[in-house]
Amino acid sequence: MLNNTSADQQHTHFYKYQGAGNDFVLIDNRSLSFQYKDNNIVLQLCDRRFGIGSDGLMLLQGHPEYDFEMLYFNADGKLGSMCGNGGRCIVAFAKHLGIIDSETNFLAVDGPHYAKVSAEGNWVDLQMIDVKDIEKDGSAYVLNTGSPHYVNQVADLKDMDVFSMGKEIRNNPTYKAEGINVNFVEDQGDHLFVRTFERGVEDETYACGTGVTAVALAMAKANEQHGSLKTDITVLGGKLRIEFDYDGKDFSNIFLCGPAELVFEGDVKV
Ligand SMILES: N[C@@H](CCC[C@H](N)C(=O)O)C(=O)O
Repeated sequence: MLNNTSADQQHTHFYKYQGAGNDFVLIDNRSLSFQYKDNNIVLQLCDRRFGIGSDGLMLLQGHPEYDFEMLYFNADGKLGSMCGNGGRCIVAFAKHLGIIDSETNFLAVDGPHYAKVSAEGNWVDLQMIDVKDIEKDGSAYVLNTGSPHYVNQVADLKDMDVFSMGKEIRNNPTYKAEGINVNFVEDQGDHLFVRTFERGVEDETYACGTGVTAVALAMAKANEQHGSLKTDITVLGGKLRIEFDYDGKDFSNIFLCGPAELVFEGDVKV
């Protein structure tokens, strides 16, 4: 039972998913029985010591024109912008619930998304929004892939203090009010190694889907690679792949591909 003294507490069934170590609590809310009153309940459910523990929480809601709607909350309990790994996990969840089979069109905060899911249900290719604008902040790239990202190329990433450096950039006067996700990338030849400090979690996470997408696009621009591109990315929690088209100006047909696994399920009184 969570620390909630209200008399109308009820059992809520939840599912815990992870995508390359970016982990989420998911609730099938087609019945609208989970009422979001304030950020406190989500904050408690995501708490790693006093709750289930996760980087975020998603509600799968019904929608008249799409297979379902994704409502995403960061671990701080606030409604978030797009979450790429969350998007992949909710697609696996929709297949688990029998709402979809091998393909889907669903609605998220940044608009409609198409996705393909493997027959086993544990690998999802999620189409992300097209990206036009990439700005520079000093040597870093700044872009929005559904969520805002700062991309910084570094050396010796394995030994970097990502928490302290990410926190400092996220809270500098340029970004403090809106916040930003801070990605550090090291080119390893045949793949990129990426670590991310996430806004809304206010900590380093094991993976960030919109983050690795931003990194792949920024590196293509930096290295002037054009055409149909594929970028393999290693993160702390596993491997992801970004596929996209780049004509030297705009990025389109962007897919975030990777694992999405059910870890456990249970009931919680909220
Ligand atoms: N983990 C995410 C990003 C979630 C949103 C982010 N924390 C923000 O507030 O911008 C992903 O996989 O994309």
